[in-house]
Amino acid sequence: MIGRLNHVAIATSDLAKAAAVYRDQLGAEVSAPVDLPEHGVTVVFVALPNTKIELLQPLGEHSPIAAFLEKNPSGGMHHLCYEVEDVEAAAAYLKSQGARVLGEIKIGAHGKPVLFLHPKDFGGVLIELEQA
Ligand SMILES: CC[C@@H](C(=O)O)C(=O)SCCNC(=O)CCNC(=O)[C@H](O)C(C)(C)COP(=O)(O)OP(=O)(O)OC[C@H]1O[C@@H](n2cnc3c(N)ncnc32)[C@H](O)[C@@H]1OP(=O)(O)O
Ligand SMILES: [Co+2]
Repeated sequence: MIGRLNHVAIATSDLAKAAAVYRDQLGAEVSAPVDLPEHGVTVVFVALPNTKIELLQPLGEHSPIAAFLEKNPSGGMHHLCYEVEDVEAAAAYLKSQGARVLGEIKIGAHGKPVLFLHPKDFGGVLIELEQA
């Protein structure tokens, strides 16, 4: 069901510093920050030849990454995003298999439907599925 690795997301409490590391030390192409209030994050994209890195900083009082950063104050890898042909069909199938789909399907950072799967059902890794 899953296809390409769309992005690897890294949570940070200092987005400017994380973006500078990727731009100035690692020599990557780094976007300007974008606020996504419906996701509770501000995001910077790092373009790599074969995938993207998504740098995430909490936005607002109820950010879904706030608790993660409390437990990991230095930041760290937050989720992997795989592409699927049909997010709704993927959600229905995974629910039928007993996996926990978190919340509702939303429009993600790339303007396409996304959903999240509970890390405890996937080897301790939070998974995002994005419609290809
Ligand atoms: C930029 C837009 C969009 C895109 O298009 O790319 C995004 O990527 S938005 C990214 C942010 N949005 C989300 O993460 C939405 C889905 N996430 C959630 O619903 C929650 O973060 C969560 C996964 C349910 C975790 O909730 P939280 O409040 O942090 O903690 P819990 O206590 O409920 O956690 C339970 C359990 O899971 C462990 N955990 C939490 N986050 C992660 C993680 N990222 N990776 C691995 N494990 C994680 C947490 O430590 C708890 O474990 P125990 O301590 O063992 O109980
Ligand atoms: Co993401």
